[in-house]
Amino acid sequence: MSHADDGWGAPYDEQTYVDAYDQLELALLEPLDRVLEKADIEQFRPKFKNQQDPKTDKKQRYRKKKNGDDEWRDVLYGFGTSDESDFSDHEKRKHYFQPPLQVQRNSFVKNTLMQFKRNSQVEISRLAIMGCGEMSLEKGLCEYFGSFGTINVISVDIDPVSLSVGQQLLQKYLTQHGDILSSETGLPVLMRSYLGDILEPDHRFANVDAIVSLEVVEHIPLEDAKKFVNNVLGILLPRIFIFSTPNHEYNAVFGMKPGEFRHDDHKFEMNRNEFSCWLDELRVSFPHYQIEEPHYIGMTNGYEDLSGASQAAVCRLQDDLSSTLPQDITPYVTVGHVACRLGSRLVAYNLVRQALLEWLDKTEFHEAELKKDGYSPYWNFAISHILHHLHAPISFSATIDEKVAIKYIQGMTSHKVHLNCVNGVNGIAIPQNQKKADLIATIHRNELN
Ligand SMILES: C[S@@+](CC[C@H](N)C(=O)[O-])C[C@H]1O[C@@H](n2cnc3c(N)ncnc32)[C@H](O)[C@@H]1O
Ligand SMILES: [Mg+2]
Repeated sequence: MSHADDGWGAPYDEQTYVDAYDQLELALLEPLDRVLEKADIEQFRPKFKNQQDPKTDKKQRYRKKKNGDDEWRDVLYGFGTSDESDFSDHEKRKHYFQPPLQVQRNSFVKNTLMQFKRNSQVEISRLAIMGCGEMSLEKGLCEYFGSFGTINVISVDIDPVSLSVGQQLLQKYLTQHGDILSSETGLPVLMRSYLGDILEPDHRFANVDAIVSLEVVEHIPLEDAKKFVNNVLGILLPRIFIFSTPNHEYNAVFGMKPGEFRHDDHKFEMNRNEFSCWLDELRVSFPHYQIEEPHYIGMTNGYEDLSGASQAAVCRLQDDLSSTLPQDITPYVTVGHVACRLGSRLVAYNLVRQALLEWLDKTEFHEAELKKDGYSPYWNFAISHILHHLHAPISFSATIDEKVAIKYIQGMTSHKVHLNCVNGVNGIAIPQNQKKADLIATIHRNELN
């Protein structure tokens, strides 16, 4: 495997890619511990106070359709979703935040991980998301997995309904963005989800490169929230841990009374000083972590003195410590897995190119086989004969569509070869006057890097 020096995604060779693809297919065949009851993603789930059913809130619905915010976000971030579940109540008042707060939090994580990868020069190959909810962060990070060097994403939540919704939204996102993702550089990523209580450490979440937990701790009683963070920093030992929680002081911006929590489900909310003191405590208890000053996310004009709507901690492991959590401690159950197929397009293109060159080398063009039903004589070959020369496991080659392969061939031969489908058989036409050596030279000249 070759590595790019700047850390912006490694240009993987075909073999590395197809091997990874093969392993991924095997992993996807593993049975799940439990299959979740499929939640209705159309159904509104009022988890928190102040949430109004958008089906009955015409003004809100209008804003949702018309708000340029959504489109702007989709273009800029490729978040491509206007799923209700991406916004909890205060964030629905999204005119406060541009882009929406959840998008800003996801971006904060993306930037922090990108910087961490660049500075440490080590790939974030395993990423864990704890209290993943409806998997907004997973969707938001997909297109950067190649830059991070990620190959495994594991997510856990205690709520089966959120997980089921998250799985469906993630699958929808991966399908809708399949084209873009397949053009990104990177290895395919296995994304697994688990049902479990994050208060219990699970060996599969130990020694990962990064753990992220956004807006989760405040949903657990403070004592337990501290236990969770202590477990991460003392037992799971990720190389980087990022967690966030609301800045209670910021509730004033939403017109809330002092002491009133942002969500009904919150067990506590911290003001800036309290959060900062918690980080001080953590620095004392876990000296092997370097813990930055709090980061604030989500600013609103006119409220700069309140810093930001969310406060986040970034903790980096300083020593070369490894978790000693025994392998058989696996309380979480697997409930889903899905693949983010990064990089498949370039690999497919290169495999088709190799197959075409090999086929050209082995194939004789006989005068007797010339077709003479057009303007000028030509040879017709079924694409399947060429794809027979693909050097890739069936799991990968099966994903290469014949018509797409012909498009690639037209491109790499500077359109000296034409599409020719006869009686439903996808094929190519090579004009008689087209010299084989010239064709091979053109393919070499057009090599994509
Ligand atoms: C406000 S949501 C945040 C979801 C997600 N992190 C995000 O940023 O969109 C909080 C999530 O934490 C989950 N949660 C709360 N307590 C948990 C626990 N003990 N173990 C696992 N997940 C928990 C909830 O089910 C919920 O999905
Ligand atoms: Mg919350």
